[in-house]
Amino acid sequence: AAKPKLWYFHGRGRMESIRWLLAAAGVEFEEEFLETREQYEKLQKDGRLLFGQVPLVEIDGMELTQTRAILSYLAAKYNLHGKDPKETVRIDMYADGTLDLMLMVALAAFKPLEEKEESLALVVKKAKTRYFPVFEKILKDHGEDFLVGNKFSWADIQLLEAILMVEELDASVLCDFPLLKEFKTRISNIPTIKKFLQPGSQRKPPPDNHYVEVVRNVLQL
Ligand SMILES: CCCCC[C@H]1O[C@@H](O)C[C@@H]1SC[C@H](NC(=O)CC[C@H](N)C(=O)O)C(=O)NCC(=O)O
Repeated sequence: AAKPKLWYFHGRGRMESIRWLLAAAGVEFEEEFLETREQYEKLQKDGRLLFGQVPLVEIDGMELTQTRAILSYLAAKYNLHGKDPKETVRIDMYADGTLDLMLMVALAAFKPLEEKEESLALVVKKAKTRYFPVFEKILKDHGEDFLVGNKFSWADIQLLEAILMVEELDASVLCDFPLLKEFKTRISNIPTIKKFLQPGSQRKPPPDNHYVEVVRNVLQL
């Protein structure tokens, strides 16, 4: 079967969680990087962007947009969603929480410098006071290796991605969360994830000024 093809900028943004899920599932994928306004306008003209937006993922003969919809489809397809609706809704809740946190980081890149620093400090504060305490408690109460049903799921992948992203902002952020520290080590050592964390993988670096300029230019923000 043809490999999934991802259409997005050469950066994290909203596509990074999709890259993580595919990589964790051991699925090879291709990428088309948007560098020019013309590329974006062609995708629009060709009717490939449902609401005129990227991420776009070509998979199974479909052209998928809307990040959450794509992630849900991939989680179900690669057996990384729950075994029943009650497990699936927990996975969705946990994943949505990490997506909210990570989107704050993605959007901060587009703010003026002083606002950006303030936004990123708020991300660390929210991680420490709102998000990480919740996941620490889940791991404590659940008493298992994974967040849901003691089976590796999409929620575990999202949480690891979010932990690493916040640690890039504050390396000591897990100092009060011993179970999250163990979780990070455990999930990082899953072979497919371990490979994705090695240099040379399709994992993207934190947003830099070049990325922001390209996105602004392509989207005419
Ligand atoms: C000021 C913030 C700019 C953010 C720009 C992009 O970088 C990412 O971090 C977020 C976005 S991604 C690019 C943006 N896509 C979305 O907003 C998708 C939203 C959708 N709900 C999803 O989840 O996929 C885009 O195509 N916009 C064109 C435009 O709506 O006309």
